[in-house]
Amino acid sequence: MTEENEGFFKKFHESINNELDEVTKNNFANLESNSKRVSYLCSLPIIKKYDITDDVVKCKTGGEFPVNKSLSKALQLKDAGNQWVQKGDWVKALVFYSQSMMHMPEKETEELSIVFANRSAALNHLQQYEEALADIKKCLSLGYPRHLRYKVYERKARSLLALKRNRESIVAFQDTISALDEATKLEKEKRTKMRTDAKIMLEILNKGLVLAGNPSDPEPLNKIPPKPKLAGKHNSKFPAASEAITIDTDDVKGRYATATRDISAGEVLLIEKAHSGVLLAEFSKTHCQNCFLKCPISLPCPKCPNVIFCSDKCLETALKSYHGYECQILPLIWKSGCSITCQIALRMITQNKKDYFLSISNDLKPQLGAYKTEDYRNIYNLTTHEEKRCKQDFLHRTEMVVFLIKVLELTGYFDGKPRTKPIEMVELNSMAVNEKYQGDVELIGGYLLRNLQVLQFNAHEVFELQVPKPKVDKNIIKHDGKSVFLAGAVFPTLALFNHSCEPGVVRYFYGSHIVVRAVKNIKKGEEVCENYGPIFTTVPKEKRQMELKDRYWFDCECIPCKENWPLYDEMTENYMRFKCDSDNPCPNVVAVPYDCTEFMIQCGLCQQYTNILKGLKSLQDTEMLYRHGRAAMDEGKYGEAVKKFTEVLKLYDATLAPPYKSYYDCVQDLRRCLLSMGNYSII
Ligand SMILES: C[S@@+](CC[C@H](N)C(=O)[O-])C[C@H]1O[C@@H](n2cnc3c(N)ncnc32)[C@H](O)[C@@H]1O
Repeated sequence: MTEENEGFFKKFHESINNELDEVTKNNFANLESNSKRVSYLCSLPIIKKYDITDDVVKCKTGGEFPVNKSLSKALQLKDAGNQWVQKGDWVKALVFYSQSMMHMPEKETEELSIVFANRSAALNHLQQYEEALADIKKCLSLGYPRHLRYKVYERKARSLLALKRNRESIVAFQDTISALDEATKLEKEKRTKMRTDAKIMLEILNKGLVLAGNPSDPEPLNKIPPKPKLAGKHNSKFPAASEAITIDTDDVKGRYATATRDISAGEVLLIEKAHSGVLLAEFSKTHCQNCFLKCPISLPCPKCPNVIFCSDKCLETALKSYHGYECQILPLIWKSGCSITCQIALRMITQNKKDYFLSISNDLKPQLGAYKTEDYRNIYNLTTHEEKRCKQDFLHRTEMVVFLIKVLELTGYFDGKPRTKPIEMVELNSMAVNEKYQGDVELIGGYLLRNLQVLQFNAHEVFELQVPKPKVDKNIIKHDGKSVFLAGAVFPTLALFNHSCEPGVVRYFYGSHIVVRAVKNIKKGEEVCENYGPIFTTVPKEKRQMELKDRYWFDCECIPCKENWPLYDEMTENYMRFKCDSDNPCPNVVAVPYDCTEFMIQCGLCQQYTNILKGLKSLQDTEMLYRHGRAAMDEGKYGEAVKKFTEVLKLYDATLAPPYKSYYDCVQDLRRCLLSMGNYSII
């Protein structure tokens, strides 16, 4: 993932590096623990007196600091929403009402209730009835004015009717009639008409007459991809993985995943919720802060105007843990330009209470029993390559920690509860942390430094597919858009999978869960590898090896690297690569020219004969199956396409040995279909 971009954080690094003398650098280099490194740097006068107030003010990103909610802005946005209503553009109205909610101060409950009521009208028009009902519930709980309530009760009754929830609709129509008694500002004529209409509806409903209901089945605006399921049982030691996977260890490669049985292409091998994940700032107003799903019908944070949530559940989860602390400091973090890696390192801390870290501090070893995603000790024990790090590397990361520690102090984290008082600029006129938090600086600072090392090798990018709007008259959503980097996260079980330049799996996202599925058939006992970036079909060996060494600090010895497999464009199509299929097969490949007229071919290694007739026959079936798979894929029938491609790969594997073009064409198509099943948004 990317390192720091523009912002004052870079300047902080540069000026500290320039000012540190050699003696101090040597003293630092001799320190042997993460806690001591952080504590030492924090104690230096040049750090303590470092002032970032001017730099913060100069930074443009995120507007002014601190960013507070503003009633005038909220009302302005509400008015804009109302204007779109007048023009009949309910989608635009929805956008503006949602933005208005983000800026509405928490104490303005009545104003907020009005925006919820207005948004429920937009949702009703857009046939998003469940969501309209949710907004009506919110608006009533926030104290919507009594003289206006008849409006929302009537809307509620009609939404329920559209959902064919007639009994509840009867109650809502009755509430409408009662509320009309309080509609003091409504003209008498209109009041009478509404009352009569509601009574007619009640009569019809009480007679049990079935109304036509809503004829169309509207496409939901808040889209949730289908929930994936593991193939078979969970692995009892690694519950996020299927029982088809186990984790083995090797002196050179460390831990890695292996197949405990034959795995078929397409199988779901792992579903894991992020231990900690951070949404990029640029998506904070379009995607849920907690689960990363795009949410046009959003809920605002009650305290800050910077983030949105897709549901009450996500909102509560975030507020009770990390967002309670991060609410005020997000603009500062974004302005700082610190990398997403830094932000995840911080989130790993803010999502748990200080007491939790105190309680595990005496026992950080990997735990016996199930390997739980939420257990910080599993994160702590991921690869850091600490022993290979140079002093400059430690210094650079410790400087990042110094900033994060200062930020944590501002949040109230060290006091055990989020601070309520607004952060003042004057608090940034030095990096010094109050002496009373010395113990916290050592403990939490040590973890932060560890987190940064872990994240260098174990973080994943979370992405969504942005797919083009379907053409008018076509309801096929074709998932052939581009992948967009949304968030960074760490998945502790997936982090145990090693790399291959010919990976066996593909990964996609279901909210903040990662889903890992096989893209080829994998034999029992074979390693199950993911891919860290370079793939052998497109990147030359030297470049792959250089990239992997540089980024992940290992020498790749996967089969394509060891056997120097050709790039896709260089694969020859003059030969078919038959597996040796004699009575006693050897691992050799029997290369057979396409125009060969013989059926019994002698293996160059074991000298036995392979009858290629059976193989050739089954390969004939692959052509038709593959064509059907492509047709299904083109029509957006991804489930069907996956089945066809999986059958093709089975037939290929029974006869031929990769690498050859048609195999990777099929793997690539299967990959595209599987990717289409994850997070997506229509643009
Ligand atoms: C995400 S971790 C994978 C799990 C790791 N092996 C462990 O024990 O925690 C990445 C690190 O694993 C090692 N690794 C990954 N793929 C490898 C490979 N193909 N060969 C050797 N080492 C590999 C490298 O040390 C790399 O920095």
